[in-house]
Amino acid sequence: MATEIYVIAGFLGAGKTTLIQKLLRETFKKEKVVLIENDFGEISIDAALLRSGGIEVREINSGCICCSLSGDFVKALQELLDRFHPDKIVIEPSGVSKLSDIVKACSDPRLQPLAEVKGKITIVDANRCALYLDNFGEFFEDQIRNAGIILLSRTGDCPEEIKDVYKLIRDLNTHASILAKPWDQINAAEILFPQDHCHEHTHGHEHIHDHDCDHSHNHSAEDIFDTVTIQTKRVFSPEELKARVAHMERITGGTVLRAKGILRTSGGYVNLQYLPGDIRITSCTTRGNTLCLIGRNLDRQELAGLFSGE
Ligand SMILES: Nc1nc2c(ncn2[C@@H]2O[C@H](COP(=O)(O)OP(=O)(O)OP(=O)(O)O)[C@@H](O)[C@H]2O)c(=O)[nH]1
Repeated sequence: MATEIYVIAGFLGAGKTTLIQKLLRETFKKEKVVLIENDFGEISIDAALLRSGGIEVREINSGCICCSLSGDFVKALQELLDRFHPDKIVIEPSGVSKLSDIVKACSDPRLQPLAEVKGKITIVDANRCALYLDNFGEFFEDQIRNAGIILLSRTGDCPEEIKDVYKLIRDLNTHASILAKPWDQINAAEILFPQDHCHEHTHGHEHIHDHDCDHSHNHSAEDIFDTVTIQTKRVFSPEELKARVAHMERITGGTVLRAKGILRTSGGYVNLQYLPGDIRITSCTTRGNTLCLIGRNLDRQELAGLFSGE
């Protein structure tokens, strides 16, 4: 039987890793799964966190999956299939990838007898959908247009705006199932196989819209977004770390759109997750000393000074 490929797309911080953890817990727990992580930093924070759950994780950390590997992506997938014979391959592209590129690469005829794209799921942060469409439409629209299933996240933060978000999505994609239920009230199987769109899953790989992968988009992603990876020996108190992250919002050099890291504090290791206006610092068992940031016009030195300096 062909290995099923599930692509979990979504803009920065939408909830891709959170959904993958839910899929692994609830639906794929008895299956042999290989996860392909295409994180934006030099070091994949998501891979480190997911690997600690005992899953086989492959990392691709330099730019967009299909461009960084270009022709080799198919080869890499073939090797994975040969080596692990997985039941499922789950791909988490970086938040600034285009879903059409990933699906196109995965639908290469050479892979067809071995593997097949079964799910194209895009997570849309309901709270930030309009903002991201306005500012980063080139990437975000592609993720919405090419999805078979669209799952809203953070619906609890803006319940009265869900109708508007639904309309924004429908204007771009008339065929996808749109799921707006809170995630704790929905089983992962319902997300992968929504009742009303079984057909979509069977033939999900046929709906590829948009452009060819001509490598120009990879450069444009890198032109538009900066990534900064900071490795620090500093051991902050949790309060001080939070204060520095808050200060990050006020620095003069550019805008941080997403930050995440595993850092050591005086209270133990923590998982730091940041989106504008939303800082979360939780203790974690995975060790690390790295913070990855993505944004616009970032000043590396200023940021490194903030997290490494006194
Ligand atoms: N309130 C709320 N928080 C969420 C939801 N989904 C994810 N989060 C939180 O948002 C942060 C980012 O979630 P991730 O799952 O890492 O998002 P991602 O899409 O993998 O992020 P990238 O690193 O940009 O690829 C984490 O702190 C999550 O706990 C949601 O539905 N509601």
